[in-house]
Amino acid sequence: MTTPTSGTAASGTAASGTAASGTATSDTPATAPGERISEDRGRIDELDERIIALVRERMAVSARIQRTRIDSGGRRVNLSREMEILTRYREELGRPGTSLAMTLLELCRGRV
Ligand SMILES: O=C(O)C(=O)C[C@]1(C(=O)O)C=C[C@@H](O)C=C1
Repeated sequence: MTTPTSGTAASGTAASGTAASGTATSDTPATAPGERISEDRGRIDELDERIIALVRERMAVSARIQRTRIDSGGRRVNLSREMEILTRYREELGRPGTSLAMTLLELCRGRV
């Protein structure tokens, strides 16, 4: 995974082009902060699109599990499985990971 280099511009509007950045040489001109932010925002938009597609895919798989369980006489919700998921997200991402997992479960639960 790539790590974006830190810049001084706080928004995409600060493209004054006065400061050289990155590894500019006489052959490779510096990328203006505004341009760099704009490119990175494009990358974030692509990532968000993929994340949303993955969430939709997760919702469909989750609905299939819930439908199978309900049709065989079980309950819609499986709390022990939800605890496993919450623990995994918290271990991977810290406390906000728990919130993310809860939001995902909210999106996935109760759609059948
Ligand atoms: O794994 C299951 O048993 C599911 O039903 C899927 C899922 C989930 O979306 O992860 C949804 C509802 C359950 O309460 C637990 C987990």
